Order: sequence, then structure tokens, then C-alpha cells
Amino acid sequence: TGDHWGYGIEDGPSVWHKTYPIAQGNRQSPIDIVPHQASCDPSLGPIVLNYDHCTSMNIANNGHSVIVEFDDTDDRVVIQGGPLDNPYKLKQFHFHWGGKGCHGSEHTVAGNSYASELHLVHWNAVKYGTFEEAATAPDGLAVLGIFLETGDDHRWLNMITDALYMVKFKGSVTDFEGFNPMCLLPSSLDYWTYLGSLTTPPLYESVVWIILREPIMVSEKQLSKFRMLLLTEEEEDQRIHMENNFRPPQPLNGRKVRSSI
Ligand SMILES: CN(C)c1nnc([C@H](N)S(N)(=O)=O)s1
Ligand SMILES: [Zn+2]
Repeated sequence: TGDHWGYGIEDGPSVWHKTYPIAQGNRQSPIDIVPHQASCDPSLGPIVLNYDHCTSMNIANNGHSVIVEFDDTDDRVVIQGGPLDNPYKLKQFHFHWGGKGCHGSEHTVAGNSYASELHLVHWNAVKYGTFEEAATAPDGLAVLGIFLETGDDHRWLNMITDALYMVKFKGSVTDFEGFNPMCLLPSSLDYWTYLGSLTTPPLYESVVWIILREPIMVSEKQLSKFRMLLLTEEEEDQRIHMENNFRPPQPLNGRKVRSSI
């Protein structure tokens, strides 16, 4: 039962539709963002992030990515404004990345991909009672996507990469309290937005995507620590490294991408 999906030849994005037919739906993510085809919408206000309370709880390896989970009984850590009609509460953030030297972002910009992509997953707790209910509603989730580009060391990302050895194996989790994701934001909150889906099974078409245009800079050394994570559990003999955990761009199917810029 449950997720036997992955990013390999036998279980990767090209066969997810066999178990999750919505993979061939009409509002799937990620997509290739073409900046000059995005419509600049003056009615789109700025994104407002209230991340000043850092209610992170733990960091975990779920066999697909590394995830930092937040206490979402607390309605102080929210995203609002921009394309959103309500404030959405932060639930978790996680990353997607490539192999050594390869690219690993999910969204691409005019066909170009970045080294990695950070997703901050929020849910509409005003309209829906639980995260699970929101996750299946067309306006249930808002995911803020931030590109990571290789360059200088990111001083705050070290707090995350230094914790990765504690969650090396699939299924491992460790305390990770008081982390404020504000420190992972670029200087500009200019964004593109469109209606899409989760980029991993169950691929629910419930996401308002908000992708920041400006990437953050992280070092190759920091990225290499993500690749130290394993897909396999501690007791398994085989050790398979977690890398290239990204889904390629999906058909736009006539969707409009709007830009705040
Ligand atoms: C149920 N949740 C929180 C998620 N399910 N799939 C997620 C994907 N990793 S993504 N990339 O956020 O769509 S996040
Ligand atoms: Zn993601």
C-alpha cells in the first residue's frame, strides 16, 4: 500500500499516471515559465509573508525529499496577498535537487532549470478544516517556490544541511525547532503565479503556485550534502542516494501565468 513511486526508470514521473491517472490532468505541475508570455496583472498585489514566529518542529527524510514540518495549530505563520483570497498557513517546506553538476529544479524559466527548488507548502485553513481536506480542494494549497542557484555559501542554509546527517535514512526524523524560513527568502518577492498541482503523487490539482523570480545562492558543497541523503532505510543493505528528485515540466494546457512584475 502507499507510495511505491519514485524518480527511477521503473517508478518515475513517466509511469506515475498508471497509479495516479491525474498525472495526465489539465492543471499539472511543474511547468516551464516563459517570462515574456506571462501577463503582467496590475490587480496582483504583493505577497505578504508573516513568518516572524518560527514554529518549526522537526526535520524528516520521507524517502522522496527532506521535509521541515511546522506546528500548524498556530495561525501566525502565514502567506497572504498576491493571488490569494485568504491567508494560508505554513505546513512544511522541502527541497528538490539534481545529481552532481546537474540541474534539479522542477519549474524551469524559459527552458532553463536551476540547481534546486525549495517549496514552502501552505494550506487554506480559513476555508477548510484540515490540511487533508484542503489538499484536495482547487484553492486548498499555496506553494511558494524558490529557486536555488550555485554560488556562494548560504549562511542560513547551513542550519539545514548540518542537520541532514541526522536524517540520512528513509523514515528518520529528528527535532528541528525554532527555524524561521524567512532566512531562506531572496531580497525581492517579485513572482509568477498560476494554478497547478502537487508535483509528487498524489498530484492533487489543488495548488496556487507562487514562484519567486529571484533565486537564492547556495554553494555546491551545501547542495552535495542533500545528495548524501538515502532513499533506503537503515536496515537495508543497499544504499541508494537521494538525487534528481524532480518532476519535469508538464503541459500548460492553455493556463495563464500571471506576473507581479
Ligand atoms: C501532502 N503534501 C504536503 C504534499 N504532497 N506532495 C508534495 C510535493 N512534495 S510538492 N512538490 O509540494 O507538490 S507536498
Ligand atoms: Zn515540492
